[in-house]
Amino acid sequence: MSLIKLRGIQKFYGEYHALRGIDLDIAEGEFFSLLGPSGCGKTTLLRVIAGFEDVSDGTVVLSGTDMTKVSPNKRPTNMVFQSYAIFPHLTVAQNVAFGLRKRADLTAQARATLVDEALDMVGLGGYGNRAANALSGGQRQRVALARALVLRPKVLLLDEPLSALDKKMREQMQVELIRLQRQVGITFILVTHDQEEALVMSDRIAVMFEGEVAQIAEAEALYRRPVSRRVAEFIGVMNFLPATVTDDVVEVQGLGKIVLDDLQSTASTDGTPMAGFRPETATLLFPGQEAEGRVAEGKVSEVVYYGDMTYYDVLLTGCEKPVRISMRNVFGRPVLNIGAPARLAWSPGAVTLFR
Ligand SMILES: Nc1ncnc2c1ncn2[C@@H]1O[C@H](COP(=O)(O)OP(=O)(O)OP(=O)(O)O)[C@@H](O)[C@H]1O
Repeated sequence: MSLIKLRGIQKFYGEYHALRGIDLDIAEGEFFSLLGPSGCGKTTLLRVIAGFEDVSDGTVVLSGTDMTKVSPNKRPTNMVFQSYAIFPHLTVAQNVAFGLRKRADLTAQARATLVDEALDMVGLGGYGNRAANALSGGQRQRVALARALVLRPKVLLLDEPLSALDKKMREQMQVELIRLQRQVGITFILVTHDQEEALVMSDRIAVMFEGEVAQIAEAEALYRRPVSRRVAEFIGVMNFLPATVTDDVVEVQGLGKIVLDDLQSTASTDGTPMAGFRPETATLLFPGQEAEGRVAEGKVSEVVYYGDMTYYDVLLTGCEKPVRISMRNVFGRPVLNIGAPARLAWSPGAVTLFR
């Protein structure tokens, strides 16, 4: 049984149609992400699940009970916000205990135990007596998490919880959040506009555009088999080359003819047919290197060095726009420079036809 079942969710803000018929099932214990560009309705959908936002139409079923009209504090959900709204004048423990304010039934001892347990969960055991304003950004975010977890909600709703942290700290917290989620077994729903964050953390991801869900899939399926050009472009990098389909043959600009059946998959998009491939599915051949399979020729037009890997933009013969190839950097291997002739080894199986 789904823990969360959304059916036909519509949300209007006046004339503005923010959510346009969302159906979603989220299982117990799942780490689920809502991913999409700014303004696509992710936060609105999260607030609908939490009950902070009324729906214009549709139903919200939590644990088998229709909760569409139930107020937030009577739902089995708890929310962690983007701005980690902790109280700077209170201690860490007092901040976490704030999450228990509605539990008048608890003794002081029980309260203290729950707070300690929540702090242990987020790696802040022993920090209870510290002043909240003496913490780093990452530590504050953990306090906010502990405060949400102390009530042991069935569902934890996270609205861009890591967006205020620097890159290193964000990556560290991502790993910690995954571990924490596995440990406590609570269903997590994460809102993010960061595709890498969604890929790293989630069991499943819903990609949203303009109030609609475009695709729901596990990270790898989303990356390998995007249902549309828009999803493909939003998740990582994909090269697109104009294509012409005649019977069972596809003529791809720069790559040549491919038998339709050899393409990895086909996916829908509006407008003209395009062949797409990811930067890591093709290999730039170094001078003298033999290739297995098919080779396309062109010229290096840009080189972007990232330490462990390099992006090469290659203008294939007969093309107007370059394609991007990523190469893992191996110590001692020469680097191709801008303007150098380029040979590209590629495989039809890695090409997706969008039409
Ligand atoms: N209270 C409101 N009144 C009117 N319009 C709103 C309200 N809340 C949100 N919207 C509009 O609904 C759309 C979706 O907003 P929402 O916050 O859900 O987007 P989002 O995908 O979470 O974006 P972001 O990543 O920027 O937070 C936006 O165009 C926003 O301007």
